[in-house]
Amino acid sequence: MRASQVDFENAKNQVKLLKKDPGNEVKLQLYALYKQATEGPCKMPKPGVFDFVNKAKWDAWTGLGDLPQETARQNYVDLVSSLSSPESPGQARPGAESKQGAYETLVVTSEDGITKIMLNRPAKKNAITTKMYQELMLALQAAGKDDSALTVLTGNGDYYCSGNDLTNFTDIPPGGVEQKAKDSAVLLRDFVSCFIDFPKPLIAVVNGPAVGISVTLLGLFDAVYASDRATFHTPFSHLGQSPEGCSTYTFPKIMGSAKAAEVLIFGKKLTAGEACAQGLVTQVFPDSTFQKEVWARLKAFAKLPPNAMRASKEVLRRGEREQLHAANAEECRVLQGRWLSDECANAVMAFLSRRAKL
Ligand SMILES: CCCCCCCCCCC/C=C/C(=O)SCCNC(=O)CCNC(=O)[C@H](O)C(C)(C)COP(=O)(O)OP(=O)(O)OC[C@H]1O[C@@H](n2cnc3c(N)ncnc32)[C@H](O)[C@@H]1OP(=O)(O)O
Repeated sequence: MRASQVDFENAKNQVKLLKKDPGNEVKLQLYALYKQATEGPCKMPKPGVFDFVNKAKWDAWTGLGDLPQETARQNYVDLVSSLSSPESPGQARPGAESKQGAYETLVVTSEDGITKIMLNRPAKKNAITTKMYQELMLALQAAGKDDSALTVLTGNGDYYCSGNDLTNFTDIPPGGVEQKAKDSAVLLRDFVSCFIDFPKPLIAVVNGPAVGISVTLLGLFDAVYASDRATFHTPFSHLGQSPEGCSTYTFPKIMGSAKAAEVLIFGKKLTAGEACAQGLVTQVFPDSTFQKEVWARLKAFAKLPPNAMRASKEVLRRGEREQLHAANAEECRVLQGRWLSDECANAVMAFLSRRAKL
């Protein structure tokens, strides 16, 4: 999964040959990844507010933060590969199969027996929109059935994921906020169920900070590899909300009830080292060698007999699946009420009006 300079040059040429215009958002991501790969983090002065085009480019590039140049090069190659249409198979990087170029919020690629699902809203720290929840469910369903031995979830840019996109709260349907809360609880329950029922080894490659639901879900993964730049933050009480992702079941089991309470009730942010010591993370790697070391390891895992790995996962998880579904249902029921509370409305408004951050 490591792109060479040749892959990068090929991808650069492929972009010029794309038959379909990928749209402005994708073009900005291509621009940002290209600049990051070739020049490193953005050091340009911020353009003026009326310089719309350069401001959009600057936002996209700075949104990648300190993403290592090698990772930016890989993400650029993956993104171009995902854009290559089936009518032009010659454009795809040899060996890398783009599963679904149609995703708006994800880049999904399969190579070396590994399907990689990459959250792809780096300028928004990979916050999960309603569209992204839906696309993730589709991508997981497809990955569960494809030929790959392993499935990996990771993030593009300097964040793994900043959790639920808080603008999800602003899109209120004609049925009002109660209807929105009800629909969101159904969406969330279905979303988390995809992780509970995922049939093959699922690995999180946590490339940077993780917030909210992207942290709680980690208890449902089979391995969690983290950069030493990653942090793990679940500020549910700060947001007037309550935990999800089956964390009310998995976290006490993983780290004990006292540590789980500190994280899930009081929102204690864990460093990668602390998360590893508490059992939420499998292993931490220095950021400078993170991608290289993790992908080498995953490639080796992917050569193991896939049916044996699936069978082992099934035996490990079968006994608790019922409890996990029950925890998921109860968490969604409680959250539905929380979303209608003043505490939640005030916290979301404070973020959206730029008065508060975590
Ligand atoms: C009525 C019911 C509706 C319910 C719908 C819910 C559906 C399912 C819910 C599932 C439950 C999940 C819960 C959670 O995940 S809780 C955690 C939510 N996440 C947060 O609270 C994080 C908020 N973000 C931040 O605090 C900061 O952005 C952060 C610390 C992550 C990064 O700070 P930094 O200074 O480095 O970067 P910026 O803030 O400038 O971020 C860059 C741009 O990205 C936007 N952004 C980042 N995170 C989010 C987010 N979670 N939601 C929306 N937007 C986000 C940020 O606003 C910047 O955008 P602009 O460049 O446009 O300003």
